[in-house]
Amino acid sequence: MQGRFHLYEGYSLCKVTFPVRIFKLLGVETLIVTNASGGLCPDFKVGDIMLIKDHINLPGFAGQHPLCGPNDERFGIRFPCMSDAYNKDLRKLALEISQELNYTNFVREGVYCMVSGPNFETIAEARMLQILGCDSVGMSTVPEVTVAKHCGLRVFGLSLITNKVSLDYSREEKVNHEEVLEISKMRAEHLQMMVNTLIARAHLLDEGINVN
Ligand SMILES: O=P(O)(O)O[C@H]1O[C@H](CO)[C@@H](O)[C@H]1O
Ligand code: HPA
Repeated sequence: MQGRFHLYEGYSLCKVTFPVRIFKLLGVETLIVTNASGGLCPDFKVGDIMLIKDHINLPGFAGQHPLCGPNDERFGIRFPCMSDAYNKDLRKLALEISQELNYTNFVREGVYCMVSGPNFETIAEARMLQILGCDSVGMSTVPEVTVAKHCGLRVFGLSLITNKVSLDYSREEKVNHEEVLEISKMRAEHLQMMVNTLIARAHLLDEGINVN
């Protein structure tokens, strides 16, 4: 996909995730998601690439969930398991690839949290998310991943840390979308290289071939 639909743009989560079901019907087996997010983990730097290990579906907690409503059994079961949302083998492979590409000083792993946006977080909200165990925060991705898991797709995700989230009332810097776009451009080639290499190698996992 070139870009995506967001909840904050006014689309329902059913519409936001519709492309994922189209992928499923087209025979797609693996969904690779990328996004931009704000870093909450104190160890993260702007420009880091975070392999998404897990997520927190904050809108889902409040009933904004793409699978609410009658379950469409053609795609998946009523109560899908999400404890293995981000495929372990693909994450391991991505870590190996980041070592080979010499990217280790800016590749991390962490938990992504979705908020609805469109405003960036208040300091109290950011502190709460950090206490909840979130390493980064953004306004997308989780609905698509949830629907992908529901219909049995394998998922891999990368989140680019485009800014540090303000956690301190004395911090002068203000988060803004221009910074998000600028950092995304700066890291675009690295991200492309990681995704291209992963795609080239991922089929070896399916064939049970040792990729080392
Ligand atoms: O669409 P993604 O990559 O998640 O981008 C993130 O960056 C935008 C805010 O700057 C929001 O859309 C947020 O979700
Ligand atoms: N907060 C929420 N969404 C974001 C951020 C952020 O700091 N940066 C990029 N997307």
